[in-house]
Amino acid sequence: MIGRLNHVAIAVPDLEAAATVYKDTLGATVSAPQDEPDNGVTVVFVELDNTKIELLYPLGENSPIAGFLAKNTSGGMHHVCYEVEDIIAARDQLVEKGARILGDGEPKIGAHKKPVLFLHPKDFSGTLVELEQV
Ligand SMILES: CC[C@H](C(=O)O)C(=O)SCCNC(=O)CCNC(=O)[C@H](O)C(C)(C)COP(=O)(O)OP(=O)(O)OC[C@H]1O[C@@H](n2cnc3c(N)ncnc32)[C@H](O)[C@@H]1OP(=O)(O)O
Ligand SMILES: [Co+2]
Repeated sequence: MIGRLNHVAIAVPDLEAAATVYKDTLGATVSAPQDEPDNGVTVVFVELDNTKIELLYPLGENSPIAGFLAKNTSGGMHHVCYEVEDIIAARDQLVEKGARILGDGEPKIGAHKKPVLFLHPKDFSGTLVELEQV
């Protein structure tokens, strides 16, 4: 079912500061901030040879990462994203296996303009898992 690691997301309390560390301290290529109002975040992408880092900052009143940052005031690893070929088939298999899909179970369009779903962290060793159809 899951394929490549598409990205690792880090929630940060200061997006500009975090992007500057990746750019100037770690010498990485970072994107400009990208507002994703449908997902309640502003994202900066750190492009690596073999995957991406997604720096996340809350956007709007009901950001899904606000609670996480309130508990983790320095920021922290927020989720991993695996690629799947068919997100509906993957969802249906996961539901059959007893995994919980977050939200209404229907894919949303993520930052890469692809369908994404999120799986409950409690079912995956305390790790929030995102699936992205590629
Ligand atoms: C622009 C799109 C981009 C992309 O890649 O395309 C994105 O990735 S958008 C990323 C932001 N969107 C989401 O994260 C959507 C899915 N997330 C959620 O629905 C929430 O974050 C949720 C439900 C996972 C947690 O919400 P919240 O923190 O408000 O709920 P609780 O405090 O009740 O938490 C419940 C339980 O889960 C634990 N938790 C919360 N967040 C995480 C996490 N990131 N990793 C691991 N565990 C997490 C939390 O500690 C609670 O555990 P408990 O033992 O009950 O205290
Ligand atoms: Co993501």
